Amino acid sequence: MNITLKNINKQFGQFHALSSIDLHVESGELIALLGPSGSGKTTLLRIIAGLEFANGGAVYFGGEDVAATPLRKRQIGFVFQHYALFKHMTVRDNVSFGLRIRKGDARPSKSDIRQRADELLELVQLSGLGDRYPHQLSGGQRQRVALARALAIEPKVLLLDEPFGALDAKVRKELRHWLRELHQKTGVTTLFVTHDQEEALELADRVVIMSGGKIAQIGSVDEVYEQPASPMVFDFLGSTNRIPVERHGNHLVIGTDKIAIYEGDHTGHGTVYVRPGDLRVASPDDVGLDAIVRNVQRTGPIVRATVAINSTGQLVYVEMPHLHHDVQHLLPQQSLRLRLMQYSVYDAENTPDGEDAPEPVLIGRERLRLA
Ligand SMILES: Nc1ncnc2c1ncn2[C@@H]1O[C@H](COP(=O)(O)OP(=O)(O)OP(=O)(O)O)[C@@H](O)[C@H]1O
Repeated sequence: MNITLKNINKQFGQFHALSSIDLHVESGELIALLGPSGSGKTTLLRIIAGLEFANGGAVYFGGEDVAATPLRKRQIGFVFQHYALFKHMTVRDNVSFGLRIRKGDARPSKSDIRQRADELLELVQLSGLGDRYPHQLSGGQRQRVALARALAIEPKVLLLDEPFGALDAKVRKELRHWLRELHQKTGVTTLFVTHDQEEALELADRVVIMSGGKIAQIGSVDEVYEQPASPMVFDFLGSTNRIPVERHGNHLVIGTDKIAIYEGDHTGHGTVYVRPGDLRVASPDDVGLDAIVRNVQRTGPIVRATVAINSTGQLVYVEMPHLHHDVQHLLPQQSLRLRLMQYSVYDAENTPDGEDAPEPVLIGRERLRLA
């Protein structure tokens, strides 16, 4: 079932929790709503579910306005971060709850209900645990039961609000892979809320990045990562170096040093946004950023270094795979020139942090081909 949101607005008193939200989710898509705390993710999910009403706009399921459709008729499966299972019911009874409370002809027979619950337990890889009680399961297993329970009613839409938020990092990672596979098997249109960018990028077909009650960007994982629509999105998707520069013709300059050549001929202040992993050691005749290595950290497969720009002293973070041939240059006190392999340039020297401050304008974006 596809979902369309048109111009959704939501106010709590004077506070605009959501402003002009437009979104179309294709049938069978897995969408992540990603954004900082308070950006409106949960409110949007609750409006789609029918647990909350918008002050304006419309929600369509399969092209039909659902304003008048009560919650129980929307056929939605939910899983929340702390969606407690019924403690006094076995796992199997928890899973089949939604079927057992159906009335009259809509309720399957007892044996069908049991069979369906056991099939779902198999699907979430918990076969054989149907007779246990929730307190006899791990946190990860409980969330899988919650998912099985949500799927029992054969939902047309699955809404997950930080489903793995309360679990430790390793279990989260395992459940992520598992959820992706589960989605491939069931094909249910799914929206999940997370503030964990890695989770969103790893799981979703498309990512909706929210900020201050608005959609900052919608795109495939590659699009939002490679072409962030704004500095906010840039910052939100991983750490970023912001380096103040001057723009002279098609050169980016710090003091008298040319650090990069880009397509454009603007003049003025600017800020280069470059991710730590998009810096490489340049050869002496390349244009680049002259710096000295301050410290180096090896953390498994990644080598992280902090370097100081020669002309300004600004600290810049660099990351490389540990087997990369450039890693040999990352030694404390080593002078080097760094090549900006991929970066964006914005017009303002400093990014204003105030909510109503204008967003800096993108001037250019470069991606150098690896030799
Ligand atoms: N019932 C309510 N009454 C008043 N304000 C509310 C209510 N529900 C949410 N808000 C406010 O609306 C904003 C958006 O909240 P929401 O829970 O949607 O954010 P979120 O992006 O899901 O955040 P988090 O990641 O922290 O869960 C917040 O500033 C919140 O304080």
